[in-house]
Formats: sequence, C-alpha cells, structure tokens
Amino acid sequence: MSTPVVVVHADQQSLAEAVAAKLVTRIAEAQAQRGSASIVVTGGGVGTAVLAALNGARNRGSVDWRRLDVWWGDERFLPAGDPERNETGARQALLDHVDLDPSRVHAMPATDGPDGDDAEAAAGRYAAELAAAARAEGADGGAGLPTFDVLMLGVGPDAHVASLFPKMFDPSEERTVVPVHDSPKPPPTRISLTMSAIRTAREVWILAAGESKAQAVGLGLSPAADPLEAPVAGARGAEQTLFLLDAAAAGGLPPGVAGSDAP
Ligand SMILES: O=C1O[C@H](COP(=O)(O)O)[C@@H](O)[C@H](O)[C@H]1O
Repeated sequence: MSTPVVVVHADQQSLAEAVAAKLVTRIAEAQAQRGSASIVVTGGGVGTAVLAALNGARNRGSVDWRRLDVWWGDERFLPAGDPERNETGARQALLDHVDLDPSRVHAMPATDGPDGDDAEAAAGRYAAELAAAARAEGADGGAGLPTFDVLMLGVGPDAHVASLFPKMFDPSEERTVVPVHDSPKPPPTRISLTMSAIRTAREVWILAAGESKAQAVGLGLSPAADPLEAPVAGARGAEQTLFLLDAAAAGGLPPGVAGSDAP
C-alpha cells in the first residue's frame, strides 16, 4: 500500500479546480495507456464541487468521455432522482453535461429499482455489476473488481469515508459491496464499497475542505490511528494515496506530516 502524500490548496474552490484538472490528466493518461479509464466518484460537498469544476475545466477536452467508466464509492439508498442521492448531485454537476456512454455510468441501485428497498439485494446487484466489468476486462484476479484508476473519497467530520462509519464496518469484509443500516448520518440506509474494495484502486484521493474536517484528516494521516475508529486511516491506494486538502482542513496534520502547498 502507498504512503499518503498531502497537497494543500488555499480554499475549497482552488482545491476543486486543481483536483478536476489533475483528474483530466489521469483519465487521459489511462486512456492513452489502456484504451479506457475508470473512476470512482464520491458524494458530499467537495466531491460534487470537483465534478462541477471538471465540467468547467479548460483541459476537459483531453478526456474521451465515451471511453470512461464511472462508478460510485457509496450511495444513499433512496429513490432515483432524490436530491440527497450522490448520483443526483453527480449528474447535475457533470454527468448530464458530457458525452458519456450511458452503459458505462454505473450508478448504485435506488429504492425504486429492481430490488425495491432490499438493500442487501441492491448491494449484491452492484457487486455483480463490478464482477462482470472485471471479467470483461479480462484481468480479474478473483477480486471481482475492475481496475479503478482513481477512486475519490470525501471524509466526514467523524472520519468516515464512503459509507463506512466508525466502528460500524468490518475492515476484513471480503465482499466488494455492502448494505449499510442505521447510518449515523442520514439517510439511515446506504450502500458502500468495502474497505478491501477501496484499497484495490490504483490511486485513492481523499478530498477534504473546511475546519470541520481537520481532526478527521489528522487521524487519517496518523500512523497510530485505528482504521476501525477512523475509517479514513484505512483508505489507501495500491500505487498512490493523496490527501488533497484546503488550508482549513490541513489545520490538524499530525507531527512529522508535512503538506506541500500547491503552486
Ligand atoms: O454522506 C456522505 O458523506 C461523505 C462526506 O460528505 P461531505 O459533504 O461532508 O464532504 C461523502 O464522501 C459520501 O459520499 C456521502 O455519502
């Protein structure tokens, strides 16, 4: 697993614009190398701001949108189109404005989908979709997951990532997708990638802005933190882990961890 690198931007808007530009570069690189690219998007304030910035990015023409797979790290289990769904925010910010192949936009199921409000079945359905993509890629080592070039995660003030909340998940869960019940943050029912699935991504980018995230970010970078109590501390990419922060979220870095200021 990779050791985190911390990059600090002045404020949330500069952070979102810098992450969007970087994402274009990573997608274009993956498409040049493999013919296609795959990203995992996140809900929440910064995650959605990044997608909106991507829509307005000057270099967005470098992406071949038809050869991009879009997956979600987690979803609030609500009806399709509900404003609280992460999918709804992502569509409004970016996905409805670019020429994606609809069959490559892999939204997590909604409560008015084929499984109704059965979150277990919905999680299983998403796991099956991931496994099918892994098989189609022909590079599935048995994990049941396709290549994720970049997996983005927001972080809650309680240090949760995706919908993996402190002391409420199994760090060694072998499934790739799980239902989440009794979430401390509304809505109570969610669907989430597991920690083992997150850790297969080539690059994990943790995005945080604002003072309310400083403590969680500090825990996420502390070698002593227990990932069960601070899930962000367990979120690492196979090749690279980036903590992409604004100055306020970088206010509680642990001793010995330096953030480099973005140019
Ligand atoms: O509920 C969620 O919260 C986190 C963090 O959101 P934020 O607004 O505090 O940045 C988000 O990453 C996750 O996808 C979402 O379901």
